[in-house]
Amino acid sequence: MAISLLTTALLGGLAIFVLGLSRRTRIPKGLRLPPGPKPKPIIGNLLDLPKDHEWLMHAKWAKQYGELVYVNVLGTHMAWVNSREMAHELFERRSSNYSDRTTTTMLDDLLDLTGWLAPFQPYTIWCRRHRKTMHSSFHPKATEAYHPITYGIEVEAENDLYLMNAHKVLHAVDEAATPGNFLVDILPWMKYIPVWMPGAEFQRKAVKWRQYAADMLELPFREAKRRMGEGTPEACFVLSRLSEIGADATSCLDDEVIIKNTAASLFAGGTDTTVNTVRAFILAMVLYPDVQKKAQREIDALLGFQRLPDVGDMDALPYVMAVCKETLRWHALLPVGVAHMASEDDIINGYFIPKGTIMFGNSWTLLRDEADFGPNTDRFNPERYFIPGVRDPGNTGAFGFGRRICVGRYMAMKSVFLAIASILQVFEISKARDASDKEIPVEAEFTSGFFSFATEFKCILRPRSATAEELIIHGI
Ligand code: HEM
Repeated sequence: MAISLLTTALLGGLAIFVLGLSRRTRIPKGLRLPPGPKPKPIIGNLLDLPKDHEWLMHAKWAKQYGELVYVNVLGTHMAWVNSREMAHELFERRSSNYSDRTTTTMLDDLLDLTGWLAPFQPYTIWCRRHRKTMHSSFHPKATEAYHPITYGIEVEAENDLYLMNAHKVLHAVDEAATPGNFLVDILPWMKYIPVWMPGAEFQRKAVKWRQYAADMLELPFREAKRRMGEGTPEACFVLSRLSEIGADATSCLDDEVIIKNTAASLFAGGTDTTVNTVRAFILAMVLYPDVQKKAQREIDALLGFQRLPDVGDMDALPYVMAVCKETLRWHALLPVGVAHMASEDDIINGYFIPKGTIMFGNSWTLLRDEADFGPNTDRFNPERYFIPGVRDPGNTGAFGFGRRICVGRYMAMKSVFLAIASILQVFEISKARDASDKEIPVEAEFTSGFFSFATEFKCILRPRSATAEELIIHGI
């Protein structure tokens, strides 16, 4: 009975939805939509969307159709921006029109994330106030003076409650933000289906995930404030921002809410991104042992095993910096970034971009462009950064684009450098061996979805010497 109710509801909704689709987008005379795979009636390009390894299909489309590719999925306009020049034109020069975000029923109505989680906020004054607050602690000068930490709470070596919870939220976001994962995003009325209804698994997931998100937003902030109240806070983002509004007679009531939201956004934005960048680096070192040796020679010459590297060593370790850049470039952690959205109709090179088009900056493809990064961009090759004119991946899509570019990028580069340089200094990374002492082969494989990180692989991290071992024990 209950299932048939759900089925009837689904079919009814689908019929209304299909009727809605039959209203076609009005394209102004003399213009056309950008090129792309041929759509089918009603469903459009639904079946053309890749199910996995999306970046390969997006790169193929870029080759076939050019710098702007358009698809229509069940009435939703989507476009992929495939060249640096086009990305600059749309996301930078026309940023007033391309800084908004699209949302899904899952992210917005069911998980309640888009009001506070910065990467998903629509581009309103509320969002700009959040970006301003984050920028004040994460711009290059601020990260020079101190290394901003969010809550000033020491992370537990194992099973850290806050980190584990943030990880769960990011996992939920990964699933919820991947287009096509939930039918409720296509048929929004399904959000009214009750949680207990058989078949309403998405509702049960949403209840669980909303709780994780609420815990991530509230718990560490409450703890940081408690420490402030007790007079034992560590210098951190929350402390400095709260002290600032405390001393400012013109501060508004919702300033504290913005600090809470931005702290959680920074925490969410900074955890899995940095960890998975380091994971890709370890994979690269297993596959490219010569790069590892060369980087270690550079660190040995500067530091030996005297002390662990710090950010002051970045300029003196150009090859290690090149390894960091190459890690960002080799496989973009967010292959099409976080989608932007066109706020109004627009025209570019005779193509019509309808209001509401979801705009993907195709970072993965941009970061493989041989015109910008030299030959053999499939290879992990830090030497390319010593060729004059080769670009910095950080300014070419690895951290996104325009007014929504990653707020934590300067801090991220420092954290990635510290992790990579320290690991290289003290560990030898190599392939693992099986019972008969044969090397276990490793492939460069990456997960599909919103975040794309190295899939599980086996390797060995061995201290490079007894002194290295000492440094590891006393360095952490
Ligand atoms: C290697 C590590 C990182 C990578 C690859 C990365 C990448 C990105 C990308 C691609 C975006 C979307 C930009 C766009 O919409 O065009 C983004 C947004 C964002 N990142 Fe990062 N990120 C990293 C580290 C961090 C860190 C360490 C923080 C915080 C300390 C952070 C905080 C944020 C925030 C708050 C946003 C949302 C900005 C907005 O929507 O206005 N990220 N990041």
